[in-house]
Amino acid sequence: MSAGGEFESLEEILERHVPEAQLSEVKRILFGKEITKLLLPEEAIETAKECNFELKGYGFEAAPEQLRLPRKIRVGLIQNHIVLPTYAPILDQINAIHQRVGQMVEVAAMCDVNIICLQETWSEFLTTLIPHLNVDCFHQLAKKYNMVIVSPILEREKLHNTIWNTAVVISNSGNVLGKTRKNHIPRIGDFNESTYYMEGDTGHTVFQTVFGKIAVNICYGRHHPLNWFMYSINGAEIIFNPSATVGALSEPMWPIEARNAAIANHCFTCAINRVGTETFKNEFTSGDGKKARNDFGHFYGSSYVAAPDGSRTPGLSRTRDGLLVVEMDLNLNRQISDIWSFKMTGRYAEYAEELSKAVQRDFKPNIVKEE
Ligand SMILES: NC(=O)NCCC(=O)O
Repeated sequence: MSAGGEFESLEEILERHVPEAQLSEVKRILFGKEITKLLLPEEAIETAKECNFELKGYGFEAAPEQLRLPRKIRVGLIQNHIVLPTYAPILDQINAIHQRVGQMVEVAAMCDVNIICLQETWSEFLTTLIPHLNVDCFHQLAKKYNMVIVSPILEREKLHNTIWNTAVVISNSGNVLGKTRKNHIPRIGDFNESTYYMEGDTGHTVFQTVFGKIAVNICYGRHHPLNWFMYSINGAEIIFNPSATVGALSEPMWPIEARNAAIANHCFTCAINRVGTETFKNEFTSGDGKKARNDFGHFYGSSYVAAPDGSRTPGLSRTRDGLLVVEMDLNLNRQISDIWSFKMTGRYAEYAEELSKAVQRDFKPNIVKEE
């Protein structure tokens, strides 16, 4: 248990309590085919220890093919606490969080990560105050380390002061490849985001990087299977899901949603969650009948990667900052598609026709009843 009374991870509990003889079968059924541990460089392991964050590495294998070369790449997922309290001066908060996440990106570079994704609005104040600061310092890192950086931020549009929850994709050249805006805005629990973010207008953009085609399905979008599906229809090979969500609300769904999306869409998915319990000076309620409180609940981390064959990595800690490094061969997507053929067998024209009727006001559900 951590000082805050939170336990470390489900996997750790299983490892500790399930008898050795049954553990591998329990893990196979719960987590899918066993995956390999990555040997990470000593320098990275030491630096992570010094900087007090968890560093884990895993690899998904694909079968060798006769007509295609392997397409092995490494992704990095970063989960982190806020560094200073929510009521510290904003510029101090910005500098502190930049320094922290910068350290973690450096370690990712030591581990040869090709594409890294940070958590949802990891740097939420930046563009409000200092336009493009966030992008500017990370584009230098992207270029220096030949790394694509997915950087989810709060974006303020200049003309009308519209605020969006956005992920900027910085190419390995250091240039901004584009951005995607959160397209489903939550109205649940304390996440009253519709009072400050606008629904995104960037559609289901997929970014062609030198390492593969990627998309970003921001947080609450993971509850919508069609959202994942549309990124996949546009060709995404890896879909990142940078999130910020708390235990009481969503933890039982967390291991299922991104993993199911990887299976259903023959792609890799990367679920990243914030970590820590954040407190505010003023008490608040969400009109939910609960007593006014100062904290938002526990952001439970547990970031993980899922593969199209339904296997998944263990999660990062529920309580600690962490970097998850995952090697994957993108050939696995087509290999699994060739076995299960979900894309080929989906009746999309039929769904599209029925759906176009279902969104009409005069829609009558197709139900047969006994007279
Ligand atoms: N950040 C965010 O969209 N949170 C909503 C809650 C959830 O989707 O689990």
